[in-house]
Amino acid sequence: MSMHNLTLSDIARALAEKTFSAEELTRSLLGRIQQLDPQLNSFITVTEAQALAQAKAADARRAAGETGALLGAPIAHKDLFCTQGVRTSCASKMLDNFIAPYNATVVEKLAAVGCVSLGKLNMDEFAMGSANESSHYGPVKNPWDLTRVPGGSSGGSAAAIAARLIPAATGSDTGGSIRQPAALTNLTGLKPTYGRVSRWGMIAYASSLDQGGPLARTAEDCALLLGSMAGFDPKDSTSVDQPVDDYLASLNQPLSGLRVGLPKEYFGAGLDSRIGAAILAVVEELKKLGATVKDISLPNLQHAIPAYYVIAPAEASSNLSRFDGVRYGHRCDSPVNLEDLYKRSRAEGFGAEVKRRIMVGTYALSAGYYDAYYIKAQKIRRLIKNDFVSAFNEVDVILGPTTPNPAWKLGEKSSDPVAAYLEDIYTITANLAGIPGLSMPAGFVDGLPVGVQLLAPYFQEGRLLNVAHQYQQVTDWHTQAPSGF
Ligand SMILES: NC(=O)C[C@H](N)C(=O)O
Repeated sequence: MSMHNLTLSDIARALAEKTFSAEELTRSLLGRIQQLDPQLNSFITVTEAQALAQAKAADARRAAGETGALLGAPIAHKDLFCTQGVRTSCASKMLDNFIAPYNATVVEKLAAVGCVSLGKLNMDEFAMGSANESSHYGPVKNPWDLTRVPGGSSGGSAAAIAARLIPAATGSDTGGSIRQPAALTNLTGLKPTYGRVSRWGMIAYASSLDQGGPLARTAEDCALLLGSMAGFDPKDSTSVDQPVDDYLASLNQPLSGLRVGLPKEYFGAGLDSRIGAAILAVVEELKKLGATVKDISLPNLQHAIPAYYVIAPAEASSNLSRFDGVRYGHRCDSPVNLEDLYKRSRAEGFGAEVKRRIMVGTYALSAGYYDAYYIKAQKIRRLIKNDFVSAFNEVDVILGPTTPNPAWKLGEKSSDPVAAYLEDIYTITANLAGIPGLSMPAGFVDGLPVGVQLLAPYFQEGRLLNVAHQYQQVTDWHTQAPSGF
């Protein structure tokens, strides 16, 4: 099997057995990126020299007797993780000239275990979007059909892995940004419990919802990566001081007796019936593995999108106020006074979707509207959390579709933002409640990937990875590659 088709776990074995070196692997993938990425636009920045230096260092560490599974493993980072000395743009003109002076904790942790970063991945501007069309650097194409979107906002991460340019990557998920692109490109992606992975150095969008996590082709690879990304970080006051589970160790537990909940609201109007059928086929497979199935209800699902699209823009309007043309970021030419500097720098630096959300958020937080919108949305958030808490009294995992539709055509929803927001219907509740969620491949509809989502109680990432891994032992959807890549 050629190097680019190997999973992270295969690579770990091959590096340990000295089948090839980290440097050989890095050179081969850099060549593939150069050759194939012009079709996809998944990378914003390729850090060739740095990658080769990291690969050589990993080879030297291995030669000196070190054995870590990720020593020499190639990855890339979504371009909202700060990388010291390397542009960190958040796919915005605003930060096109921003060279981060430090590494995000996630970047630091993965570098410490020997991961080789090949560069920075395209995304929706400031992570706002579900199609990766709002990037200042242009849209990302879906390797399964180059006329379609890869999902967003971690669309570059998803496209690069699906096209076998890299075996795994980091992403972030505020309302579905890891799980939805994973679903649309046939990958496995995990949004951890809020607070499981440090947000330090991850450029903030909506701070009470944002969470970093892994995207890869298999649950096993997500387990490998999450094990090194997760953990308490004193630099992030929302990171939780709780030991990190051994995710690899939990993969092989049998599923006998696992109680799977199917929320009736996840199978209602708006769901493509072919996706619904694929999801029910997953349920049958899990039953064969010993799971029992129970119908459940998450009655407040219908309120999730309105609540999210108040809370997320409100937090964004506050977080993005720092980009003013003074402290860092884009600055307009020849300002006549300070107000002109702020206005034009922000008007020129932000794209349309980001401006829309800043305006929505500022409105929602303004005097007189705060109680009507923001407080009400927070109350809905609590109800959604309570729905999950009571559901998890009866079941171990909740299962449903990740998205209501497969990947849509580039441009199809760009003039109708609400149509794109509706694609997040099944994913955003996990962010509002803070629980972990995973999407994995569940088949195809007209040649386009379908994702199944699994949700679990707080800090049960190991359970999600266990269920996904067991499913991937008896199915081969996750091994399918798009033609041409
Ligand atoms: N950032 C995310 O998780 C994506 C979500 N579609 C949003 O635009 O907010």
